[in-house]
Amino acid sequence: MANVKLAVVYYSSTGTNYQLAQWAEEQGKEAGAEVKLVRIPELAPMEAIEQNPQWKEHYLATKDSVPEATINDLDWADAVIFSIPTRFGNVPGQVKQFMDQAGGLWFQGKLVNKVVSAMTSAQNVHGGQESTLLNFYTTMFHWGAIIAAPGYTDDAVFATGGNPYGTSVSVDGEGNMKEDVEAGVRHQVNRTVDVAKRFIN
Ligand SMILES: Cc1cc2nc3c(=O)[nH]c(=O)nc-3n(C[C@H](O)[C@H](O)[C@H](O)COP(=O)(O)O)c2cc1C
Repeated sequence: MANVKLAVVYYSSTGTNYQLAQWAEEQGKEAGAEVKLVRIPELAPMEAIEQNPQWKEHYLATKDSVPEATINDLDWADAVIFSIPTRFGNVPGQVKQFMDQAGGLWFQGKLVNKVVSAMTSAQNVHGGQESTLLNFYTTMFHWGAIIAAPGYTDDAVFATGGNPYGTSVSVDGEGNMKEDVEAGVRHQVNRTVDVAKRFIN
């Protein structure tokens, strides 16, 4: 039986989604997948990044150490876990720009049956976690992807706040996560890999 190829594709300004993505990478390996962790490229100018010390610190810490995502990663993967922060209830521009590069793959039907699942964060508990995931998943419907949302398939989902669309977390002003969502991330990854196995063999 071939191993599931899992891409963990994230964007993060201040580190939250990087942490979620790192847990996902670790769990993907644990679940027996071949895993790539890749970072959606930053598009903001340095003047903007420098306005926020946490953003600057995180940008400098990851810009050379985490490989940049390309659409080849989407082509390569059987399954993709995305982790993206909310921007006014929607996906960050950096993420939209990345996804919009996938038109060629989409046109060739290469995104059909990708098993996908997404995670998010916001500053407020009701700050747009659910709408961000739903807005993001619209693109997945157009791909013909299989969305392996967590639903309420494990107690870990309740512990994260019960978002059935994907693990979500709120962060305080210092960038600390307010809920303990690690188990929820791990469950979401296990479920995504498990669903993907049914499509590749
Ligand atoms: C332009 C912008 C818009 C944002 N909009 C919201 C929002 O509507 N609601 C909210 O709770 N947080 C909002 N946030 C906070 C981010 O979602 C939060 O900083 C992010 O989830 C942290 O993830 P990261 O550390 O991976 O960057 C916004 C942040 C920015 C920069």
